[in-house]
Amino acid sequence: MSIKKTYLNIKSVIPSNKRRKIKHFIYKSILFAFLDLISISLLIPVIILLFNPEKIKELSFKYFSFDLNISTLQVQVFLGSLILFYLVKIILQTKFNTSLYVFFYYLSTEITIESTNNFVFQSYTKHQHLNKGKIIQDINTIPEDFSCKFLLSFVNLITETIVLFLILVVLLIAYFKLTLIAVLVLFLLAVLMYLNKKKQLNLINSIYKESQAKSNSELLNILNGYLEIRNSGNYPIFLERFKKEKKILNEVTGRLISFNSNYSKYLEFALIISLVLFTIINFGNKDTIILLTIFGTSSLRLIPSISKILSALTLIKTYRYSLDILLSHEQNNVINNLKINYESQFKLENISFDYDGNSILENINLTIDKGSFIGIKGDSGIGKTTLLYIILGIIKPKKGNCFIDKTRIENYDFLPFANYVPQQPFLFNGTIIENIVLGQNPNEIDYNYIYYLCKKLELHVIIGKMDNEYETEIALESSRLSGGQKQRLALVRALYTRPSLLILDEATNQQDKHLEKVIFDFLSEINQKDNTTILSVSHDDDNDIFYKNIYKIENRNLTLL
Ligand SMILES: Nc1ncnc2c1ncn2[C@@H]1O[C@H](COP(=O)(O)OP(=O)(O)OP(=O)(O)O)[C@@H](O)[C@H]1O
Repeated sequence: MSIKKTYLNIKSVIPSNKRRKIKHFIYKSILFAFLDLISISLLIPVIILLFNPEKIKELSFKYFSFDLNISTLQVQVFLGSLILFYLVKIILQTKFNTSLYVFFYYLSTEITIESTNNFVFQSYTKHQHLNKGKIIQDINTIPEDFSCKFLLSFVNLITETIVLFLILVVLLIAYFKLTLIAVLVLFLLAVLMYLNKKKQLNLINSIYKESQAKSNSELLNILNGYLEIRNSGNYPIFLERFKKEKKILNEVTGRLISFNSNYSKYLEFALIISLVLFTIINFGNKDTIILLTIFGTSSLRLIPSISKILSALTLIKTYRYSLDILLSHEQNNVINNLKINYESQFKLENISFDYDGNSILENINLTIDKGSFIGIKGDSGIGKTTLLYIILGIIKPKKGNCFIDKTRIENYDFLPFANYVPQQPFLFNGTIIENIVLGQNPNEIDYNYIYYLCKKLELHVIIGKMDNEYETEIALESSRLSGGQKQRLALVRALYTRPSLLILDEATNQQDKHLEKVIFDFLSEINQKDNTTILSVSHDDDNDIFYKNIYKIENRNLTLL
């Protein structure tokens, strides 16, 4: 891929409001590089002064044509200023460094948020096909790898190359032949090092691309399938699979870290070679002390610079995959919030739907009048949930139209006046109250209504017996609540929003007969008292007496019974 294309690709995945800041960091890094150069050049007279004070006089006369008479006081003032200069430089540089790293980690948070949005707002059918391990990698790992490793390495590469270039230009002007030899030795060694590692870096890049998602998936299998795996006695097999992926990942990470620390060893070697060559070429020259001082102090900055360039190249090559993955993400930023109320009728007209050509529903017509209580029945796998998802806007019909109070609606992502209880409701990590109010501002929580709903659904006493009552933490996949209790809590959650349209997908299938009747009595009550429209899906006949209309899905059609 060309440099221009790579630049444009990188630009496209950085949020536009952050691009300018990155340029500022590059400019500031270059500025600090100049400060480094000045600080190095200030060291040269100090070292010469240390070894041969007479030399300073000689040089000032030779190059600036004046007789320098250095007093002890002058030396002390100069050394004091030098320390002060270094102190200021170090304070500024450390502050800058901190802001640089904080910024790139902050940028990774921004990209993580963008990736989360893309994931949440993508089409439901695509979402169903995604591998959770890969999603965790894409959201949690990729943005950090991209921002803090790949992109930051680019910034380091640019600034360090400029530093290197500046030092070399100065050295070439002063000592052309010697610098040229040093450059050739260093360059040759650097290229050899890089070529030697190139193949391995490509391998690490591809392992990172695949293995992180795989190890996440294996871990999720263990966590989510904990009961099944333990009871089957097959835990060692799953653990071995997880270990295998984790081992591959950790091994290559170890290699990668060793590359970077090994570079300094190679550079040490290059330095020795250069020193030997200098001595050979410059043997007997009385200015050797100046020469060594200049090259010695330059290498104080030169060696870290080359080392940083090499490790930047390594990281760019290794974490290149993060750019590729971010580029492959679809942008799904907007959720289509339908701003419409439901006054009298919700209507589906000639709706058809298929999953990848496999027809599920054909020419479905359904009118949901405000205040109705509708039952939808049908065998398992016939398309009941699919129909509910079409009504909710979660999936788009392939054919047909939806109307609310005679207004045609299309491409909506959710119905603001509806709430839905799925077959397997999800409980979040958090307290019982948090699970009911889902992020509502604590000052606005209507506790009385929550207590009322929980009493009606026979949860209040159960919650009252818990350690912290409504503030009790119920962890993810909590076993503190039975399946039926979880379902009733999910019903409270949906009812708490006082929806005009309540959609239930076999929402009582884990209740006993008594509780199922309690729930349906209460649903009938709110249907009549609050005019709440209720649409309930089930495949048994137990609650038929509560429905005002019953429909059945059969042979891809919907018929009124
Ligand atoms: N993402 C998908 N891709 C392909 N086929 C799917 C997808 N989701 C569901 N299906 C298929 O569509 C059919 C209808 O599924 P749906 O979940 O709507 O059935 P259901 O009537 O609600 O079943 P149940 O009563 O068992 O919950 C099923 O045969 C199912 O296998």
